[in-house]
Amino acid sequence: MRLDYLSIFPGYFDVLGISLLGKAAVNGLVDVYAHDLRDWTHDRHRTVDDTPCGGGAGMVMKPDPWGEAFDEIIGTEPDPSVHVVFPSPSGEPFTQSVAHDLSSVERIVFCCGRYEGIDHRVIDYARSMWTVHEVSLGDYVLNGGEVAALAITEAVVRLVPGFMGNPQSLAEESFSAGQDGLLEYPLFTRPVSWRGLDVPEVLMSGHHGRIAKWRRDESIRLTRERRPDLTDSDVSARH
Ligand SMILES: CN1CCCC[C@@H]1Cn1ccc2ccc(-c3n[nH]c(N)c3C#N)cc21
Repeated sequence: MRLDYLSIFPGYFDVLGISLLGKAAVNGLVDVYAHDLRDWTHDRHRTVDDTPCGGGAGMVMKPDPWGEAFDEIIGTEPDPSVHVVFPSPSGEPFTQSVAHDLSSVERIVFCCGRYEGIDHRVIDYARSMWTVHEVSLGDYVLNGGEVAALAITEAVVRLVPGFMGNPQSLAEESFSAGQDGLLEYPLFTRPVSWRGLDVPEVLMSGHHGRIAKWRRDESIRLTRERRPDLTDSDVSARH
């Protein structure tokens, strides 16, 4: 998998050389390339923004640098196998399902906007050439797309076959398929007693059936308390 990042702050992506992602890069599972959008400007100030047409506050990212960067980094021929991700507060929700879909893609280009956002023609042009995903991390406002691109990267790459040491751990996570859209149950490890707080006895019983039931019940309880939006009528009936 090749990952490209276009940003006026490419240093954000230095972190991708650390921890598991660094290991994936070493193992050849993932190739990471960060690009400074200003490298495709031609004025002394390396300008990437301008005032919004129609007025309004703030500045908008000019289309020209993006187009020239696309030409050099991706190419000038349409190729639907290239997936271009635009993090945006007005994007579709980024979910585990989207992460799963992207984990089987060979090439992803992240376009990280700043200011008020990117001239919309950049997104329209990208849609005419590649497979585009305009996605939002959640209902809060960030200052740009870089942090979202990092979060999306981690969510996607950890699903790439061969990346995680124990793929079984993926199967048991919240939001993964087969968990019925339930939140993960509470986790415990040794010591059994810590500052007057004990591990639930059932988890020390060695009775796998009871442990499985306790965990399911806890997942249902937590999901109903914290994320009623995740429990549809069928799921509630089944629980
Ligand atoms: C603050 N400033 C004026 C208001 C509109 C946003 C803008 C900043 N900004 C520019 C590019 C850009 C991309 C993503 C996001 C973003 N915010 N929240 C999310 N869940 C995001 C995603 N994914 C914010 C961005």
